[in-house]
Amino acid sequence: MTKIINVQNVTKSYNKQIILKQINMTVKPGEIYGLIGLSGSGKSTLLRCINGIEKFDSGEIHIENELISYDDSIKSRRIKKRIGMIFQNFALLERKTVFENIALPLKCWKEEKNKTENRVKELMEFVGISHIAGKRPSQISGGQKQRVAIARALSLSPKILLCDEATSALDPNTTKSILELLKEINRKLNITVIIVTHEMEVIRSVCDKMSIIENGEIKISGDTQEIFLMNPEPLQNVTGKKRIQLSEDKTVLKISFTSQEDTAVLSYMPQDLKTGFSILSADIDNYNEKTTGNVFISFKAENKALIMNYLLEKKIMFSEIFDKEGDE
Ligand SMILES: Nc1ncnc2c1ncn2[C@@H]1O[C@H](COP(=O)(O)OP(=O)(O)OP(=O)(O)O)[C@@H](O)[C@H]1O
Repeated sequence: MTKIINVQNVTKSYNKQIILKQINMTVKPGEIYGLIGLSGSGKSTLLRCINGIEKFDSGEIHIENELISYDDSIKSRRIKKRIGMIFQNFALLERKTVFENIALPLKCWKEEKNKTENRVKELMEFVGISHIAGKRPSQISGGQKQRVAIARALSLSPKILLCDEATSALDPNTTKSILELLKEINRKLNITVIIVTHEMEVIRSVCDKMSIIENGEIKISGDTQEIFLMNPEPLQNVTGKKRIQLSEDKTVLKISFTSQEDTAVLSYMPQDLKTGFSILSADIDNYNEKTTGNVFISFKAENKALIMNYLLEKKIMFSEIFDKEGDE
């Protein structure tokens, strides 16, 4: 199976307003896939369509090669069972304990009491919340609440986990720990993860592939690292980083690094060439544990050949640009 989720030409409107326009999106098994877009762009609506809880006007969605539908037939429930979902507001029941919240889906599916108990214990241990089994949601932290929600979403052993702004209500450190947990779920349990967010760093740090959605349309899809390196217009629209003009007697290069060693070349260059340059902006990051990023440098146009030859010789990726990406 090459696609675990296959969204084909999905269009959806609310009250005659088109919310999703001809959406095409495919996710391979085992991927962590990011869907990013500004508020109101249609991310949550698309997730709900994939989850089978929202009807759409036209198009098709296949989960593991099976067409999803909205009836309550056994087949449709079976497909939906393969998908777990977590939300920004955790959606836990206050009158139930942590243990009972996690057990809910198993109860709905009429799982035996013994099996339910074992499964809940196993999940609580996996997500690190065994010590709060008897507490109610109001007695635990935001990060712990999301762990409860994750355990509940995993209770029926889904193949796919949909995360709708799952870290948006959390502080940066808690966000990091929840993202680590999602990675672990992906690797250890072989669950395909879709992350919907408006937070760039979430996508950059964990997603292999991504799509950018703008006003209900997918503007670009592909490898996360490549998209961030290219910084295409749809990404600029989300990040707010726009292009600005530069003076004509200067040459500007966008130097793309794909390893830590690459970055050292820039520091030796002025000494080796006996010529200087200015750094206009630098954006070095750890994408999925790899050091990558772009540095924009500017120098006198007369040194162009010298500097370009040097970078070629050192096998550093670069491109000449005529306007620069930066904060407006
Ligand atoms: N039940 C509904 N009835 C009418 N309009 C809706 C409904 N749900 C969503 N919309 C509209 O659809 C558009 C897309 O909403 P959606 O929640 O999918 O966007 P989003 O990208 O997830 O935004 P956010 O990040 O703010 O949650 C918005 O204009 C929203 O007002």
